[in-house]
Amino acid sequence: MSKKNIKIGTRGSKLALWQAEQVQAAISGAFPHLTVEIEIIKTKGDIILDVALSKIGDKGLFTKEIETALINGEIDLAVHSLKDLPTELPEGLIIGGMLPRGEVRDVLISKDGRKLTEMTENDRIATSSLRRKAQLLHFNPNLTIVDIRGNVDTRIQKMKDGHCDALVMAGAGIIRLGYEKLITEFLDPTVILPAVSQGAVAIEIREDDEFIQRVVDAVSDELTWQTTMAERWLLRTLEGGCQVPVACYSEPHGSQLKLTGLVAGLDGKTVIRKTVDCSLDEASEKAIELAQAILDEGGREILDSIRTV
Ligand SMILES: NCc1[nH]cc(CCC(=O)O)c1CC(=O)O
Repeated sequence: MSKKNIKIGTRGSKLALWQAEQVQAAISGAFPHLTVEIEIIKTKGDIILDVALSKIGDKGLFTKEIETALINGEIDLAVHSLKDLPTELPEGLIIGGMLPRGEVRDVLISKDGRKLTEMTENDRIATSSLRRKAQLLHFNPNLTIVDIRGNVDTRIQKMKDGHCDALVMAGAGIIRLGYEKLITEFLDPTVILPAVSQGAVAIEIREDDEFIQRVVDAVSDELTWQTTMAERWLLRTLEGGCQVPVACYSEPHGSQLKLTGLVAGLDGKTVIRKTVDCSLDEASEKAIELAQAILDEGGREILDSIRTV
């Protein structure tokens, strides 16, 4: 079946809209005869703004309502930050494709331009991510980490209002909103390993929609698919979500990949970090093995203790 109008579902945040517009432009460019519309859908994560993310503990906090609309046929594809998409999707939905990956690293934005090495115990560094918190504390146990919620603009405003002295956020989000100038420092993955599939934009579709699959194939990036899928296999093997300090980055070098995975204790004292080199086509298999090695070398113990809190 073919159609002339395609509806993209997305959250309404500036970042989500930017990402949906990228997909819209890519599809319109490849298929000029198609009309591509964007429909904004509110998710639970957009509504509950006063609770720490790690305390809500819901998988799919930013995706569920959009996925329901997709299943019901109200939209034809959904655009998400791949990072926010749980490794198990609802029955009938698949990731149809991905745009080329953007900036992978986390960044530091400090009020007065000081870098991470210059931060002291008197500075409050804000993040709501257990992954960032644990790695920051591992880097420097004297740091003071405070919680923060809200979209990128809200966080920057909160820092200006005195809530904190520095922010750690995904570089991709900052750059996409045009705030690159605010970045004090790109945090090297050897210091803060990024979240699984950070910087990638996913296009979710109905499994049986062959027409939309063909449309998405035309705009999807193969290297991004291979690298981020390997990272998602690691996450899935660890049974991690965004509520546990798990990180993974698969860095391409030609046809080779350097896969790094990490599990950290909440206080950052224990960090289990392992790396493996492999070829692109064995990435997912190696990512699963890497996750198993991390579990065996203390990762299981850490994750069990976090889950029973
Ligand atoms: N958790 C929220 C979220 N989901 C996707 C991004 C930015 C884009 C990306 O990381 O791919 C962010 C903001 C952040 O982590 O600072």
